[in-house]
Amino acid sequence: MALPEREEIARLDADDPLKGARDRFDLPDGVIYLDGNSLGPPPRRALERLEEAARVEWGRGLIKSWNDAGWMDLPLTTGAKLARLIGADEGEVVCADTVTILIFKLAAALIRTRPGKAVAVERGDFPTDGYVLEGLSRLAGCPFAYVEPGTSPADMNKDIGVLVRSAVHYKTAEIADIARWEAEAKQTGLDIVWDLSHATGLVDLHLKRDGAKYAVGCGYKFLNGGPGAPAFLYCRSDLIGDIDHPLTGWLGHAAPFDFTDGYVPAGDIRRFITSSPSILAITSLKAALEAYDGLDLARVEEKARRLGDIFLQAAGELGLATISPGIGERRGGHVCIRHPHGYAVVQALIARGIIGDFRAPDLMRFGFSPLYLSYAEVFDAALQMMEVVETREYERPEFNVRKAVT
Ligand SMILES: Cc1ncc(COP(=O)(O)O)c(C=O)c1O
Ligand SMILES: Nc1c(O)cccc1C(=O)C[C@H](N)C(=O)O
Repeated sequence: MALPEREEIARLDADDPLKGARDRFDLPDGVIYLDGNSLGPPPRRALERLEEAARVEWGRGLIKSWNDAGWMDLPLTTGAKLARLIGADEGEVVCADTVTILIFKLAAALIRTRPGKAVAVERGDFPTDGYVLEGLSRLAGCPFAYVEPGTSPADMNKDIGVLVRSAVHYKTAEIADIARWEAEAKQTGLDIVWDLSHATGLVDLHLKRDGAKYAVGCGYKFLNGGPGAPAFLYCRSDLIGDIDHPLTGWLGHAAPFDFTDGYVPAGDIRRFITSSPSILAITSLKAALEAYDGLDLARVEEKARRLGDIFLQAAGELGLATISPGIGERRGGHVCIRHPHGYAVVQALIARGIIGDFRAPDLMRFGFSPLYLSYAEVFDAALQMMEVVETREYERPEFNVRKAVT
């Protein structure tokens, strides 16, 4: 399918219900940012709140701010804002730690109730999910297994007790059918921990409606919480009381300021908290979430798909293959396009101000956050990708020097 005409692109921008959201971001001039699926740019509100929280709450309020500035409840109030974006209720989401650590907490608690069963991930899923389960397996003495891609719970080895799976795959951008997987998992007695890292803030998620019990997600990608922003955890309300995770720290205690010996878990979602919340980092994430205020996630997902379609049309004109769902198909917020010199093509584009990333061995990955990207920008970026490929600009030596972070 050929690229649209410029008039069609202008019409899409004129009719875009999300176009006002761009003003909520502080983006550099001369950049078309196609990597918000890895590190979102700063929302203006996050920068304001960081300054205020540091200078006023910390600088003037000092320790009083734990009470007066709502610091103690920040993991929960931020969780409540996240709940709307994933289709959960207030009290089911808490902000803490990192994705990897939260996977450990949930998987360790769940596998403990299933002696002899294995913890598993899909082969080729984001590596940290498997790495942390391997570590858990060594510690807890439970088996660790890989599941072949696409194997649904009905066809899965019945010795698997806990599966961690991405809701949007970090390479292909395929969206998992959460409702179908949970329905099958219910039949087979499998617990699924959804990794929402590439899904939250982009896909129109309805965790409760779809029967999801447990999930974790990342704060620094489409949610724009800042580099290394804290992660979040979802646990369905009726299951919270059964969770006995091993990272029991004082702020998950039912009464931390009683300072008693002996751990008693909080009765609510607070039991997932281990330590002092990283206040400045969570403040940034909570403020960043305001960029989503009033936005319909169904519109967000739809625009991302249309933006991705433009890149896939350009790839089609270049004769390049994609591993992502095709034009018009439902997918996450990025597309991956194959090119034998993909690393160098991405570097050449970065030199032109078009920032995407590269995933080994040959994948050019471009992410499309619908909150701050216009159709015209993505169209221009697609034309520039075509020029870089067609003129072989990527062959220049400076674009073939590998950097540590790709
Ligand atoms: C699917 C997925 N899970 C987990 C992570 C890592 O999360 P963290 O660095 O918070 O442990 C990432 C990206 O870094 C990811 O893409
Ligand atoms: N978290 C990252 C980092 O600290 C440095 C570079 C990249 C990242 C990422 O988030 C990678 C990302 N999860 C991915 O999907 O590839």
